Amino acid sequence: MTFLDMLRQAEQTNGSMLCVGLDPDPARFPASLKGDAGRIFDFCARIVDATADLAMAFKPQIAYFAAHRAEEQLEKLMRHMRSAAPHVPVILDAKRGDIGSTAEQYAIEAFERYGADAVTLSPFMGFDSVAPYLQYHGKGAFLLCRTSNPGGDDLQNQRLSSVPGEPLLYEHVARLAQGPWNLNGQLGLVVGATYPAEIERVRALAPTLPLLIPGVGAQGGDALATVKAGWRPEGQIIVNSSRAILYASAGDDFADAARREAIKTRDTLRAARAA
Ligand SMILES: O=C(O)c1cc(=O)[nH]c(=O)n1[C@@H]1O[C@H](COP(=O)(O)O)[C@@H](O)[C@H]1O
Repeated sequence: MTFLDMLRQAEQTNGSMLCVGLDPDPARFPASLKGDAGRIFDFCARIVDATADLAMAFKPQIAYFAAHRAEEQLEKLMRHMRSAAPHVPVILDAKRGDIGSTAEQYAIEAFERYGADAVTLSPFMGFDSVAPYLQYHGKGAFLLCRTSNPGGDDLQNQRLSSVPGEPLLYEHVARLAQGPWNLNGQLGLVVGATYPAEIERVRALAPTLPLLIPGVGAQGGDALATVKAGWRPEGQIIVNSSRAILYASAGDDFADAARREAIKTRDTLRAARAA
């Protein structure tokens, strides 16, 4: 089954557009685990188990594992997600982007070492930095397009006077991803929930691509505006929330609290689609 098939199936099975982001920070763990990087797997597995029937995708952020020498725990977590939530695709948030030969190694890391279904990439180095990931037919690759952070303006909102029609850089990325770069239909785009007007613009330029949309929850993005701007019957959205779910409670009830927060976010997204 391809990544896109998995996304569709998870959306239907769980009735959800919510991506549960796994950004484990031991300093924010509940008292019984606090500060212990050896418990990253335990913490994340509890979150996965509590939200497996609520998520359209899981998105582990690789830096939160690598920073704590916890790559083996990430491997174990990937296996756990496969067995506890086999119907939920996993997007490895790695934001890679490098020359082709190095990108080949990163692609091996994402798809063979970790067994991810999709990966996040920076398109900044051009098509040959993306191409190695497309060799893995059926896997997904989300290109950063209009990111959720304020500094995204610095480059992404610059006008490209050399390109006919003079698009902004993020608009150009959206066109490339919907068109010439999408050789095997594997590409999606990352657009921040903090910029609904830009989500709408990206959706107009890329009507059928899946959009990974982080920024609801801790970053304050507007879930209703996000769904209105991005969701279309032929264009899926995967709306990520990480810290608001992971740290919904600082106590030992953290998994129950994460479940309650995930239900709340899932339902808000659902209601926005129906509105
Ligand atoms: O690619 C991403 O996932 C991403 C892109 C973006 O524009 N903004 C953004 O916040 N992210 C990631 O999405 C997650 C957001 O986390 P919360 O703000 O805690 O919900 C983090 O893992 C970020 O690295």
